[in-house]
Amino acid sequence: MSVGTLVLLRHGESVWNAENLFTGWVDVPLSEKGVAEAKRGGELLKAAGVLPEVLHTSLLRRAIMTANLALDAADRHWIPVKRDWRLNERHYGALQGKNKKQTLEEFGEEQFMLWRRSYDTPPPPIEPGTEFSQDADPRYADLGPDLPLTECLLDVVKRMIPYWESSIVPDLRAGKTVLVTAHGNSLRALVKHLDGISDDDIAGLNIPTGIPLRYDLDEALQPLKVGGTYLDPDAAADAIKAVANQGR
Ligand SMILES: O=C(O)[C@@H](CO)OP(=O)(O)O
Repeated sequence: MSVGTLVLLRHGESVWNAENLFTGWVDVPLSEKGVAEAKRGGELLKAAGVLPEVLHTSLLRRAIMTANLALDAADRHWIPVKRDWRLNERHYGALQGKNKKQTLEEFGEEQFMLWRRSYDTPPPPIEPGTEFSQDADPRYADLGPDLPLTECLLDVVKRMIPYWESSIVPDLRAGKTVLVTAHGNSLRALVKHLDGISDDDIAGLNIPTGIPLRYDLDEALQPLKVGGTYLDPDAAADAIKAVANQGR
């Protein structure tokens, strides 16, 4: 049985991306630039003839809005949608709301990169009841003890892969073109899994905002091309460098 096409789309630039703030689970909107990126992402899908038949998104508005705008631009606004917290951005713990440049200056390059890109070192946990915590957020009311107070990328892999297996894989196995609209670090976790990237090498992988990344998968759900294909490779290369240099 053939499997379908997977398209990964990181949300367009958010207002906190623009201000260089650690975001995580804080539910900030798209910036004007992010809105334009999302629409262009949809135009790229349409031009390439990659037409999603089902959408999976996180519970955060920057991913939801990106999907709406992109699908509208591709005339696919009507497809079925599944949303799940397991596609949310990595919870950034006590760093949520903090400026990346100031954090780099305060804690130094090594600690900054450990928090930002190491595989298994989470930032300090967020204190429940504080401005940028999610403990009172009704959308996570059913999570109970699963509600994270901080996460490293390994934690994201552990909570995201069960959703991949239970919800996304069946859509692919049904031969569908599947759009997953999510976040820098939740998509890094998925790409790590798909491409078999090592725990060390994943530190060097960054995902740009708003540019669809297409994966064609074989029957074992292995990518036919490692790393997939960005629908605008030149723009992706520039944007990847910019994400890597955040904080500087
Ligand atoms: O702030 C965040 O939540 C993420 C994504 O924007 O940042 P980083 O790329 O530094 O992990």
